[in-house]
Amino acid sequence: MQVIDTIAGLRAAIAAHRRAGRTVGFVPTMGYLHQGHTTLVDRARAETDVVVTSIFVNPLQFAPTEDLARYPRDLPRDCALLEAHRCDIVFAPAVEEMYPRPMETIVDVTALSGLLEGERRPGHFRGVATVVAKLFAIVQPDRAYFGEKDYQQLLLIRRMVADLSMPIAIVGVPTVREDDGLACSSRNVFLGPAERAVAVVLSRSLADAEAAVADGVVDGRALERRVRAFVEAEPLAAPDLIAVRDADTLLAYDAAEPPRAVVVLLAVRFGRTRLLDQRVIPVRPASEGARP
Ligand SMILES: Nc1ncnc2c1ncn2[C@@H]1O[C@H](COP(=O)(O)OP(=O)(O)OP(=O)(O)O)[C@@H](O)[C@H]1O
Ligand SMILES: CC(C)(CO)[C@@H](O)C(=O)[O-]
Ligand code: BAL
Repeated sequence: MQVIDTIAGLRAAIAAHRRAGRTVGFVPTMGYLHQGHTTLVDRARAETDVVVTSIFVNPLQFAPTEDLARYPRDLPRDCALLEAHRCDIVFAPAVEEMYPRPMETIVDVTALSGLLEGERRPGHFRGVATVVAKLFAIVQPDRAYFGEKDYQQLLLIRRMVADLSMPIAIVGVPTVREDDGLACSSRNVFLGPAERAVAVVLSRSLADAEAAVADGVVDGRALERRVRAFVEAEPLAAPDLIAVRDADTLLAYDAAEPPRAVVVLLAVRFGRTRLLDQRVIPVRPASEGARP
């Protein structure tokens, strides 16, 4: 496995593989890797000839008040894990290599950037779209792998690639979870023991929403109220975002004409740690009726 920290070095390494006719799979990350990330790498390993993983904590996507300085980092540990998962190339540039001067060129997926998580983290998705577009220009992968856990991010990247005609297949990978159902996240390391014990409320509230949909509840506001009550029953959980939307557009929908599937999106604070989770729930056509 090669570990490369310059754009020129990475381009040279990938060019050699391209000349040999190999396909390239790309997994962008911010490091401090866990089983969610390695599942993306395994998928890329299975589907492409050369696997490139980037590790870059992108300052552009953090607001000044957010946890950039505190974001966990451990490159040697990440490299050992990636080697074990047969990654071929790790790209771990310094901030100065990626942004040698202030960026004048910004990618903004306008409507999707401003909704939901984008409303709560102003500028966040502009930072994500800009760095991912830059990484795509550097790596030029055939396929790129993203987790469904960051659901709005996944839709935004799909839209960016479609709008800008980037010849890259975007692969969404289901959320990988700990044994109790908590979604794997680099930020889980910040949870104290009591917070860690109760964080399972996220996945349980999603299971409860799924059961409600199966029982015929499709109204987005009713589902939101139900999920909120479930989460708020846990005193250590402070919801920041609870939304039930059309899974394809992220827009609110009319319960009389429900979409093909809804998505429940959660961002919940446990102390200083803000965790995301989500679930896409298919909606049965109204003609099938509710369960007796
Ligand atoms: N539990 C998971 N299952 C599947 N994919 C995941 C999971 N967690 C993160 N990913 C994906 O890994 C990629 C890199 O994510 P990132 O490095 O931000 O990790 P993270 O654990 O989401 O960190 P944090 O949640 O603390 O921001 C993204 O595409 C993300 O959706
Ligand atoms: C896609 C990404 C690597 C861009 O910095 C980041 O937002 C992430 O880790 O999800
Ligand atoms: N996984 C999303 C990256 C962030 O929280 O900035």
